[in-house]
Amino acid sequence: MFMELHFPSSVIFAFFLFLFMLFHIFWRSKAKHSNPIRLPPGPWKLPFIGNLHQLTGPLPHQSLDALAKRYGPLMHIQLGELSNIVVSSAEMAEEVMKKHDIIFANRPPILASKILSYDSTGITFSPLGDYWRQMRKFCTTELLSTKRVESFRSIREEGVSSLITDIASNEGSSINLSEKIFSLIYGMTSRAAFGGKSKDQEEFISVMNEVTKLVAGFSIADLYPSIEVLELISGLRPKLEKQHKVIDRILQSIINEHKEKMEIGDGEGHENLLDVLLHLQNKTDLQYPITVNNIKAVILDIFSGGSETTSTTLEWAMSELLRNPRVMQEAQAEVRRFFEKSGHVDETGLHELEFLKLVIKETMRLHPSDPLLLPRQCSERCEINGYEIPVKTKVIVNAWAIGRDPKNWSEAERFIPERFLNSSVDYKGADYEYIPFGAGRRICPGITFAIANIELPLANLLYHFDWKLPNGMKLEALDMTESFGLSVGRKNELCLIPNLYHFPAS
Ligand code: HEM
Repeated sequence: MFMELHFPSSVIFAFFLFLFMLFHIFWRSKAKHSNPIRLPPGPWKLPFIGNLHQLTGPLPHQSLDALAKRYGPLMHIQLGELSNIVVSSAEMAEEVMKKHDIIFANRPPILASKILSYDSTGITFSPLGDYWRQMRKFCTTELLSTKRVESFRSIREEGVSSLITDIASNEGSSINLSEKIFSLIYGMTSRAAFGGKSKDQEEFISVMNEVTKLVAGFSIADLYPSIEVLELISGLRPKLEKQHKVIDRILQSIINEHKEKMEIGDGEGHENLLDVLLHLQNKTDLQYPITVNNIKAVILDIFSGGSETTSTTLEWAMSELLRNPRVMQEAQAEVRRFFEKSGHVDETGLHELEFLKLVIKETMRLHPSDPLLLPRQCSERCEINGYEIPVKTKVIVNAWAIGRDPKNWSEAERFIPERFLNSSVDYKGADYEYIPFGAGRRICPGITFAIANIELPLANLLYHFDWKLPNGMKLEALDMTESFGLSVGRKNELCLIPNLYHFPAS
């Protein structure tokens, strides 16, 4: 989770920075002489800001990759007050996420998660410890298990079917596919989380959209945690608090409604995630009792962790297919053969679509939606490759760079799904050259949920339509520029012309 920097523009702030800079130069030169440690190599650091100036470009994962090519796959950089190591090779990722996993399985504190996630009590940002273990276990066994994901099948089928009807009604004219994909994924996530549709849910989705924009970046306050006043003068704290109030009100209203239904026995059983969580709350043998706020934090994790990541992956898959007509043709041929044989365009037997799976894998190699994974923090001093990693060092794993490393991938920049054919390399955290979902204790618990939400829509988009670029645009002209945010999506939305495919008469 990297960031655009939100700098306040006031004169007071500039003055304040200057004073702090002087203090910092003095403090660092003292610290340097009194305690020399062998940090991994890295670029030269400026006083006060460290290497921030080297990351001000729009795509930090690419800037970090360029630096790592000069300084190596284990690199030290200073961002404001924070000492960071940047991991840019499969070998170093294995050191951090396997050999020393327990030491690096913490998350650094972040203002946004503290305020929005009820003092970081969701799963994503809660510190490594028994509370996180308990909540993570519920997440993997109750909320996001294969069985639970299967139970959401009708939600996916209904969502996809109305998407297809909607697109078909615009046949022949240019549609904003990005927008449609985002609303499909948000809609399906919302129904899985809360059950049927409601006004509250619509409001919740629109606020979550706002929040995503607000937290898409590092805040200056997180980079200088010792200067607490930055939270206020940067404006971030007040903005987050305002959003938090809105989210809390909506979630409370949804929870009240669910509780009322459960009391009168009108619940939908354990069909939606909120009901599952409310039932878990009643368990008597919990090491940590679950509060209503904990439930809200977990629901927020599911939205923030699962929606944009999934929709950007789907959006990139369509973009790459468009640019690679040979691959598009093969994927469409497989999907069409399959659906025509089975006679129904739903999830039955969808796992048999081997080529589609390769397409999704290859998309996530080139476009991991969290290119820098989520930040980790070192919880005790440790040594890697003869270098010392001090306690509290932040760890940035550049999954984007690793997935394009020519040492592991031939023709690394090209979209070639067949590279995964007859290969055991998978995204489940055992192959460190391919880690779009992370690895180790903190690996994404939502893999099954995500893949289900990608496969069915993608298969349907390929089955029902042939796609063209608008205004006679050539395929090579399709802009693939990335935009850094909570997830790395397309800078420009994907607009395409759908043409309905008709079943050949038998
Ligand atoms: C294509 C879709 C997705 C991608 C690429 C993705 C990627 C990731 C990554 C890279 C991490 C950090 C792993 C690490 O630190 O090693 C993560 C964590 C997480 N993801 Fe996902 N994710 C996706 C979908 C989902 C979905 C659908 C959900 C839930 C419905 C979800 C929930 C979470 C949670 C709760 C965590 C935090 C785990 C922890 O800290 O213990 N993700 N995800």
